[in-house]
Amino acid sequence: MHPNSKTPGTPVIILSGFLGSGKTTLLLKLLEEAAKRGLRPGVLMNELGRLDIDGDLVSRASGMIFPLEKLLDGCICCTKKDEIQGAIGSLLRQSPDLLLLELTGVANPEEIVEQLTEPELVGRVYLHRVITVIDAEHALEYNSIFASDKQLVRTLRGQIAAADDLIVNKSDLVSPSHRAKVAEMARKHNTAARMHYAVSADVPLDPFFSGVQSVPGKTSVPVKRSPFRVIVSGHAHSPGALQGEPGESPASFSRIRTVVLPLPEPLNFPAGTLERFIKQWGSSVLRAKGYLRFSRQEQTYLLQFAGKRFQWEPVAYSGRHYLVLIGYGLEEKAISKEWALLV
Ligand SMILES: Nc1nc2c(ncn2[C@@H]2O[C@H](COP(=O)(O)OP(=O)(O)OP(=O)(O)O)[C@@H](O)[C@H]2O)c(=O)[nH]1
Repeated sequence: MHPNSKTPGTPVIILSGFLGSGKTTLLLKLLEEAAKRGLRPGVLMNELGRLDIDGDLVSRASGMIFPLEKLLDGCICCTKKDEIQGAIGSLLRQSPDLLLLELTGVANPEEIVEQLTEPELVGRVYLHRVITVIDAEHALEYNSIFASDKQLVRTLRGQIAAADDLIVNKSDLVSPSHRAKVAEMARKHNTAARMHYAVSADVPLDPFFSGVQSVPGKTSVPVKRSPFRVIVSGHAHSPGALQGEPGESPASFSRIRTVVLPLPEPLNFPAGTLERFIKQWGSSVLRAKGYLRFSRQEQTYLLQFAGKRFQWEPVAYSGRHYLVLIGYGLEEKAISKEWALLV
């Protein structure tokens, strides 16, 4: 995985890991560290669904200028090649010192690595690092929940196997013995990666920047947020592609689905009702994110539901309000119907 130091091109760091494991949390830390080092990264984010929550988060939280491309509604490995190459090409035209690619939670990094070696990109970029973030609280449970879904199991394993660095994140939520079991599971699939234990993806960042240098002749310390470009992929996984048999061509999605729920503004029920609504679908909902406002409140909240935990954060956000559920075998129709009754 490591480049030869003489390899030309822009270094690429891939951030991988299952839904809600802490990839965006790590991305924000890498952006801060890059700024401290006077480096200007280009960022490509890929999200499931047509809504761009993590992108908003990153632009807002980092408050920096950097080239940012977002590919929505799909998984980067399955998004049309020309879109990926177009997005990376557009980032490269802005002469970044490095590229940070955050994959969706259900992407297999190997597939994007293949894209980097396509004729359009080979020689212009090189793979510097694959970092996989593991949710220490749920990784073992996911392995058993998804045991019958070979593609998803392959994806989870692929994420671990492809990593140069494995971050066992959310260590605050598990006992040391549980954490050790997670590390043991990860080691079975990857004996070579550096293993880090972390809370909020807080790991020493020095090694990730080793050998990454500023492109000469460019002054670029980021200060304020930049305009960015969002690409919504026209590609969707067909049901057939989701049910492929082992050995079939790449399909990292498996039965993972997204449901976008329309939000009246503001919501006329309390946060607890919304939490109960999400919980009623049990373990089929793996992740939920949204920007919401409740009646009689001016404040907009960012809702994050990951690993069965809710986190509400008041945010200064004036964009569209929305809620996305991401899950495994989601009953999309039933959810939409119940939601319509509630709102
Ligand atoms: N308790 C705890 N929460 C964490 C930790 N790291 C991240 N989180 C929270 O977990 C949630 C998901 O974190 P993200 O960084 O958005 O995860 P992600 O992998 O980018 O999520 P997706 O893009 O949906 O796949 C957020 O609410 C984070 O604040 C951690 O170490 N401990």
